[in-house]
Amino acid sequence: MTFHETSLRDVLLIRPAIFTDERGHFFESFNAEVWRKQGLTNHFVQDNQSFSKKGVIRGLHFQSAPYEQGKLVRVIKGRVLDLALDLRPQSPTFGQYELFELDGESGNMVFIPEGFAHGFAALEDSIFHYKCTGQYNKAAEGGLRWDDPYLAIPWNVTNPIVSEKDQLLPLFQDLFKESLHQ
Ligand SMILES: Cc1cn([C@H]2C[C@H](O)[C@@H](COP(=O)(O)OP(=O)(O)O[C@H]3O[C@H](C)C(=O)[C@H](O)[C@H]3O)O2)c(=O)[nH]c1=O
Repeated sequence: MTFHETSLRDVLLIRPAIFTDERGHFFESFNAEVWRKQGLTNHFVQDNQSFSKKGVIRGLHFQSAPYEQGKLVRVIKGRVLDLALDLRPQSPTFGQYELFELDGESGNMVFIPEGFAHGFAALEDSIFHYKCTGQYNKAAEGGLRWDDPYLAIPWNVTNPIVSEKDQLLPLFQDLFKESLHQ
């Protein structure tokens, strides 16, 4: 697997080495020794999996300190538009996001460290899997609106299916007004 920097500080695009033969294909989706050799010391403590029908948008979610979660995200089957948004006021890419098209065929993954909001849109019916560096903590859950006009995220989804909970999330400028006016 190879690790690639992105437009966001500390967010990595990871491309697995895929071994294909007459039966199909195989790839390692995570290897602690490979990560250690890359200088990455993240420790994953929880794996999550969700299925989303085409048109579903989940997010933008994060857990507040001290329960932040880094996430190693990938698509097992299907295709999604995945988003990482930098919420670290001291980061040079604070307030910036990047979109990654992830699919089951390429096995491409994105590592999103603690301090980011995460969300995705299912471009097809999709099974989504992610490893987390922190445990789920409902009381620490936070989020931002998927359709925030300030962010103007080009989700490329008509008639999105969004949970009631996500429809009620705050806007970026309401949550980070102090950091934006520094
Ligand atoms: C996240 C989570 C949820 N749950 C329970 C709580 C609810 O009863 C049910 C569905 O939860 P929710 O609607 O928050 O699921 P998503 O909308 O997919 O949330 C996730 O979506 C975005 C894309 C993320 O990056 C986060 O990891 C996570 O917030 O699963 C658990 O039991 N453990 C968990 O770790």
